[in-house]
Amino acid sequence: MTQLKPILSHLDPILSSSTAAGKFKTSPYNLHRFRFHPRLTLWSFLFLLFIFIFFFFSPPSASSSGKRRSLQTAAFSPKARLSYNWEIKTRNSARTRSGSGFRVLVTGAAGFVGTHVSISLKRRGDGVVGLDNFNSYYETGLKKARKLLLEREGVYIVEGDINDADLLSKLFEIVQFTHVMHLAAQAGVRYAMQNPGSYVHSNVNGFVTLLETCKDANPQPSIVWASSSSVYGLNSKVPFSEKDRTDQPASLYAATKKAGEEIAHSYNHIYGLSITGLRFFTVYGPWGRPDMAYYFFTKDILRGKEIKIFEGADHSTVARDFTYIDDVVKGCLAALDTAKRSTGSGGKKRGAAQLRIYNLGNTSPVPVAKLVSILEKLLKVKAKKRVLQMPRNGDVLYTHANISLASKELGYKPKTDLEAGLKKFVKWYVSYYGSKKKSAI
Ligand SMILES: O=C(O)[C@H]1O[C@H](OP(=O)(O)OP(=O)(O)OC[C@H]2O[C@@H](n3ccc(=O)[nH]c3=O)[C@H](O)[C@@H]2O)[C@H](O)[C@@H](O)[C@H]1O
Repeated sequence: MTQLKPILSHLDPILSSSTAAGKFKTSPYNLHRFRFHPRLTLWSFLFLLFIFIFFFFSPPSASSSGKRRSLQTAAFSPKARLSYNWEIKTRNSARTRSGSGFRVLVTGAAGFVGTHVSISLKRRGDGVVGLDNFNSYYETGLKKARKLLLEREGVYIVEGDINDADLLSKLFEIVQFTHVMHLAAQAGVRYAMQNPGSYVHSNVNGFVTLLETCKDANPQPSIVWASSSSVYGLNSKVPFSEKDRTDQPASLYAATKKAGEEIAHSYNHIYGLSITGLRFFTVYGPWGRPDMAYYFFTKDILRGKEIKIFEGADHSTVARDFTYIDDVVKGCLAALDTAKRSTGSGGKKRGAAQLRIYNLGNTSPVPVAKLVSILEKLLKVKAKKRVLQMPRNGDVLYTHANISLASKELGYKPKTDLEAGLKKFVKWYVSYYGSKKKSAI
């Protein structure tokens, strides 16, 4: 239905003129005039026929090509909700401030990390085009609010899915992207038990569809994408190093991210795509994800609702290497800046290409119980806590990043401790929900 919007808006003047014609016909005065002027009726008919033939059979002129192509793309891209002049907006959004700037396609741009990365890229002068399907995994209102934020910064988001191969190739036709920052994914560890198909759809199928487009592009872009700390799974050697084993995923989410890393390897090997995977460690901060513990704990503490705090066997601590969004964004930009060019073009490899993986963590794990006590202090509300043994839901007990590789090669240096980061989050949360009386999730 929504894809018809551009078509209907295109036809609006015609629809309104036919309404006028309707009025004209029903007027006794005009009926009278028609009856007594058959030649006028004939000429009117021929005139309308001429207009019809002119519009439907003439080649697109320079000024109308944007509109005509929009109609075509709307037809070949049934999953995309494309606005009337989306191609023009896409082109403008991809414009760089200087000749040396990147043109970056950010998938998942209305997501948490996607929003922050897009804004940072745009502010430093790069061209940024967002792509997001605005799915309802969590409140779409938050995604729309992020979209507004991005629009104010000059970043346009195309509303479509990474599984839509036609839309992707159309985007590469409109803009010669130098880089792809691939952040669109089905996130969340525990939700994988409820909706396993969505993980395969986005994290495996969607990734392959995107890589297919990238390998066919000429020039091929360099790709940076979001893997996850969850690939370390049941690995018990800490801190987690990129050299450690990642063949024991504890959740389907982790398994699909690990699959992504292997898929990246094969596209790099066969087609010469330059690919960098970033293993994010429990990223948090303003404009974050409502499905994450720090976010819904805040909501529940404020509402006086009980929160569940997981612990391991024999009351062992469950802890995370919580990483603040601004630090992760710096890591993402550094990965883009140091990415070498892909070597292939049009689906053919011309030489070996770069393939990298980095941990982006904070290197200081914090127990979940401590996270809760920080929130209590910041919110000035005592939480209703229930401590229970971690259910078998895909969660792991502990994460801790070794970041020496990222620090050496990307200059990555996280600066924000959990208390400072949560302070910024809580400030944002209260201003976002407090003033607007919205509810999370
Ligand atoms: O680094 C990653 O790769 C992943 O990070 C994030 O996963 P997690 O580290 O599991 O974060 P999150 O759900 O906030 O749970 C935090 C802690 O709270 C505990 N937890 C959770 C829920 C609850 O009710 N009680 C509880 O104690 C829970 O046991 C855990 O110890 C992303 O969601 C994921 O998409 C992925 O990016």
